[in-house]
Amino acid sequence: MAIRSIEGIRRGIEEMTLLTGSNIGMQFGDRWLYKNVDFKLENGHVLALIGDNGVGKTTLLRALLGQLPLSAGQFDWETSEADRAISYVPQYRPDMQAFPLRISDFVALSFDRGMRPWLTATEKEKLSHVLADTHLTKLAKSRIDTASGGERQRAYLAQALVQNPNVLILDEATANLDNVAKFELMDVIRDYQAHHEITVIMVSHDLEIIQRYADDYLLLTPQGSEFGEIANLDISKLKVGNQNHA
Ligand SMILES: Nc1ncnc2c1ncn2[C@@H]1O[C@H](COP(=O)(O)OP(=O)(O)OP(=O)(O)O)[C@@H](O)[C@H]1O
Repeated sequence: MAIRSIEGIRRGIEEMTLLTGSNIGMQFGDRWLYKNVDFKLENGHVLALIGDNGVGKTTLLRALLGQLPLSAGQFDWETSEADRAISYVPQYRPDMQAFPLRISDFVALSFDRGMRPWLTATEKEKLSHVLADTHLTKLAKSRIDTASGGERQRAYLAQALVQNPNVLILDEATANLDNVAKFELMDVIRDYQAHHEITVIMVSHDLEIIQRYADDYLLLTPQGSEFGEIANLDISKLKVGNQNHA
């Protein structure tokens, strides 16, 4: 069991290690991306997954989501698969295809509605809360394809949040955003965490974002991995910087 953090006490979040990764290794052909990776994902924390381009961060996320088998080691979740809800926020790309949809309709796409075209009362209430949480209420009727990068990225975040996740994965979610937009996105997530029991895994190359928002880090390198509290991160080991995208 982890020591409950000050933040955790303040939020009243249950002290628990949600996921333990032990001796994780990933190999393609005879090339090992990494070996002997050990880490813990603490409930309610933000874990920064860091390392140089191509070291295997996305691959580790894919393994964690069950999309790729591990070559070595194992993941042990504290919760059963049925109790686990993982949502994903992709990287914003200026050239990303945007649909001619209102922001509220875009966010509502992520409800599991099957063929039902309308929203239930519960879904409408959830949508309204999440639009407020992501600062999109006033923009709800405007079109996503005319939204700014920051607004669009908050709409992707809103799509993830309406699914009531207990784990949120941010895959370079602040890359390509300007400073105002990237801090607004991260502040929205931090504020959301203050009221919801949600754990975050964040892949980022942005040192300022990592140091400001993460509790723990997992640094991947081909020579080995390092896991610890963010306060103990030796930034001289990183090639990351305060850039929007590496
Ligand atoms: N299915 C696969 N078969 C073979 N090689 C793969 C496969 N999937 C990923 N790789 C290789 O694994 C390496 C790590 O890729 P990955 O996308 O995980 O890196 P990353 O750390 O997320 O990089 P970036 O920071 O640039 O996004 C790359 O060299 C990639 O080509």
